[in-house]
This record gives sequence, C-alpha cells and structure tokens, in this order.
Amino acid sequence: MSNSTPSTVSPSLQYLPNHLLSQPFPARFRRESRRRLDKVTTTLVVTGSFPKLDSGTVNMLVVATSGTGYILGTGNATVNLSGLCYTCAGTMMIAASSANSLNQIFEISNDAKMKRTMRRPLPSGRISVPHAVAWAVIAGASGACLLASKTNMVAAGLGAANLVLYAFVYTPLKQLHPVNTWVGAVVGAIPPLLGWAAASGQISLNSMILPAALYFWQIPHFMALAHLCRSDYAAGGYKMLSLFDPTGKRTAAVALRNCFYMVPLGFIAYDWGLTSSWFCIESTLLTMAIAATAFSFYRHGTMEKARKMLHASLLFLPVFMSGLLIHRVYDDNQQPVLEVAGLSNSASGEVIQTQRRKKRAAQAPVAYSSAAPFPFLPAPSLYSP
Ligand SMILES: CC(C)=CCC/C(C)=C/CC/C(C)=C/COP(=O)(O)OP(=O)(O)O
Repeated sequence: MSNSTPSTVSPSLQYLPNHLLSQPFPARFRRESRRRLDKVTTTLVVTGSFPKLDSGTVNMLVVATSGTGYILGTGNATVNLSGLCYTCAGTMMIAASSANSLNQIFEISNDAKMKRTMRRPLPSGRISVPHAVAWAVIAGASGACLLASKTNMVAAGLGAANLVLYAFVYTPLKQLHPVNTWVGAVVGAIPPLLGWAAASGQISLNSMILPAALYFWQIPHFMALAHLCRSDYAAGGYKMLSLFDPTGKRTAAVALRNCFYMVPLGFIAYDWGLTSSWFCIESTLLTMAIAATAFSFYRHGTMEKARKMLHASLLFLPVFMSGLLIHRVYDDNQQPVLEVAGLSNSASGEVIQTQRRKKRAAQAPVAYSSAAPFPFLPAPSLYSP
C-alpha cells in the first residue's frame, strides 16, 4: 500500500487539517488516526443507551445537570444525599435508558446509514427490537416510579413528559424540519428543572436559570456537530440546518446569537439570589469565550473553527455548572419549602424569598451595577429590613 495521501479521504479523516492530509502518512498512522477520530466522534457526538455501545458522555451530562439542579433547588447547605441519588438514578433510567432506547428504536434504518451510528446495538443487530422495547418500557416506568415515590410527582411528571417530548416529538421531527434542534434544546433543558423540582417540589423563576443556560448552550453545541457531521446527517436522512447552509454562515450566526443570550444569566443568577457576585464575572468570561469561538466560526466558516466551537461548548457546561455550585447562596436557617412531599408551601416560599432578598441586599453593591447594562432585567430593589 502506498504511503501517499489517500485519494478518497475517509469521513473520519476529512476533518483533519489540510496540511496534515497532504502529508504522506504511514499506513499504521492513518489507521490509528482513523480509529481515534472514530472513537472521539462517537464519544462526543453520540447519546449512549443500554446495552452501551456509544459513550455515555451525553447521558452523564444529563444526569449531572439533573444533580446540579437538585443541589441548587435544595437552597441550603445540607444536601439530602439519598434524595440526590434517587434523582440521579431516576433521571438516568428515564433519560439514558428509556428515552435513548426509544430514540434508537425509531431510528434503526437511519442509524444504519450513518457512520457514527451504524455500530449501535440495534442497527448492527446485536440486540433485537422487542428486547430494546422491553428495556425502554421497564427502565422508563421504573425511573418514573422511583422519582414519584422517593422525590415527588412534579419531578416524575417532568421526567415522563420529557421522555414523550424526546421520543415522540423530537425524534420524528429530525427527519422533517431543522426546527428539531430547538425542540431538542427544550428536551436537554428539562433535566436540571427536574432536579430542582425533586429537591423543592416546585418550579420557581430562579429554577429556570440552569435550564435556560442548557437551552442556549445546546444551540452552539449542536450547530457545531451538525456542521461537522453534515455528510453523515445527510446520509441518515435528517433535516439539520447545516444541510441547507453550504457556507456555514447561517449555522454559525445562529450559534453566535445563542451564545450572546447566555451573557445575562450570571447576572440574573446573582440578582435572583442564587449565587454570589463572583458568578457574574465567571459566567460572563465563559460566555464571552464560547461566543468568541462562535464568532471565529462565523468569520471563517471552516471545519477547524466549528470543531473549536464544539470543544468550547464541551468545556463550557461543566465549568458553568461548577461555578453555579461553588458560588451558590444558601441559607441554613430557612424552613423546608415542602411540608408535604410533592406540594409547595407558599408561606415558606415567601420566607425564603425574603431571606434571599435580605442576603442579596447585604452583599456587594455590584448588585446594582450588574443590572445596569441589561435594561430587561428586573429593576434593582432597595431592600430595607
Ligand atoms: C428526563 C429525560 C427524558 C431527559 C432526556 C434528556 C436527553 C436524552 C437529552 C438529549 C438531548 C438531545 C437533543 C440529544 C440528541 O439526540 P439525537 O437523537 O440527535 O442523538 P443521535 O443523533 O445520536 O441519535
């Protein structure tokens, strides 16, 4: 076999920089590159399911967002560890096992045509459809029952509703219209809300901050993937925005716009008493960094820049969530929001709100400057005890 550049570049190698592709590669290096790129692509791109062929990276993120939502929703320093574990386990069963299995059952023939998914258990024939259906039903029902019995009905309802949204709305929409990415972003934004509801039994305004970040974050993340894997998506019969955008300009503009939408979130988290003012700085720096990669992709429109944006998105989420957890404001004197599992108590909610506002007023004056550049934020309140 010749060591010169291959005439037909493997789909895995097509994302290598041109200067590398033009070099003569030893065959062993080419094979190794292909193996590694396939593994990375599979790991980064694919949502895993049971039995696991693809990496569970996305599922781990889903469970992590739900756990983060739970801790934030607890509102005080002491986190109920068993509640946290039940929430993560319930989310894992509904999302990773049931939702993903149903998604892959509906997409067997599409997955079989795509390089990154053809080795999944169903298209490769390693498990049968009845086996996968049985697994999806058992895991989904058990996950919902676990959430209902060990946390509350709000969390169980959110999990079940999201399962339906993912498997029966988002999944068919992928083959119909590019709007699927935005519906998928709603699906991805629900797990932190589920976690918050599991801890507090209610959905409040400040429970929306992490879901909002997740929603906006998914757009640059999935736009990068859709651009990088456009030939694969086309082969699978999916209608991604990138397939109708040969230059990548529109895809990049959409990604950039959604990066900017994330900028106020740190200020809102602080203003609503969820985090300390440090988080404003961290969140702004983070969102500006991911926006810079989106802008660079917008300017140059290359695979290289799209890949940079993807990498930035992969770094963004864990760092953003860690920031929220590290700088979260809690109050150990607060009354539990829930007196009865599953039902909110508006009186204790009032107490918490008052305590949080009090805490906020006691914090650095940056509270007022934080709202200044964002006229759509709630007007700063001058609390007098
Ligand atoms: C509680 C609950 C049910 C949570 C669901 C969480 C979940 C599965 C989020 C993933 C969001 C998403 C759009 C993934 C891409 O799927 P895809 O179909 O585009 O992936 P694929 O192309 O690899 O099949």
